[in-house]
Amino acid sequence: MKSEETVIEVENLTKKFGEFTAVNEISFKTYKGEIFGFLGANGAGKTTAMKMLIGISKPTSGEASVTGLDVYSQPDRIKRNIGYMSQKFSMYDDLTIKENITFFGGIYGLERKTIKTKIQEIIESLGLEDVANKLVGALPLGWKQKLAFSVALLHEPKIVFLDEPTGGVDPITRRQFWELIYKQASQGTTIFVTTHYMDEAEYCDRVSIMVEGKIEALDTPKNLKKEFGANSMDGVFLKLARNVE
Ligand SMILES: Nc1ncnc2c1ncn2[C@@H]1O[C@H](COP(=O)(O)OP(=O)(O)OP(=O)(O)O)[C@@H](O)[C@H]1O
Repeated sequence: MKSEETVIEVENLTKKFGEFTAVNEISFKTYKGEIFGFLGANGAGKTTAMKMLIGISKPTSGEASVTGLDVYSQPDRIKRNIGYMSQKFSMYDDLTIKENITFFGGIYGLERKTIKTKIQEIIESLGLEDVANKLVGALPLGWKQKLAFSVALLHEPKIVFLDEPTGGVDPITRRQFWELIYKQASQGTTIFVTTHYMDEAEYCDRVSIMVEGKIEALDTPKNLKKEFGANSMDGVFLKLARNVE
């Protein structure tokens, strides 16, 4: 469910570390219900850009707002209004599935009753009935990631940031994860996702590709392939990123 309602607006956003410019005047918008792929080779500046958008790093210059909130003056409100999930941060291994959901629900300030309902919904939708009282540490990585995605959405944010959410899992599980992403986007949640898997880039509504701090391309996968004369996103990516790899 894409719409014209903007969820992120970025204008000339820049981050310097001393003399080094990690993010160099990037500009883009993302819309309600859009799956926005944020690509780039290692070191291109994706994480640095994302950190500014989720309110944990102050930009050097430029403008950015997320869900209408300004990254300079309202970073704490941004943190409460977004979902975030990274490959590195998962659930607490030594808590059960139910305990993890309860814990994160508490952090998000949800009421006890709402948390109970959410537990039921998540367990049902992910088919985790048989393992709901098992420690998360015992779950396969793919299940953990699906659970982490659901937990990132507990407080029903307008946007969720996914930092390489499917790293290290097999193609079938990755496909299932993307089905969850599609479902969520169709309900109006904006998905901002970084990935190194080019097949996943094909699933995005639009893709931006960063090269050495700049956004060098931004369009639908179909248009990018046309623009760069490539028959896959892999081809597009290689043409753009080849010089710096
Ligand atoms: N705190 C910092 N101080 C100095 N340089 C930094 C800092 N954080 C990142 N950088 C540099 O900024 C550049 C961009 O890094 P960033 O982590 O944003 O890239 P990335 O696109 O997310 O890469 P990856 O895919 O490997 O995560 C790199 O050259 C990195 O070394």
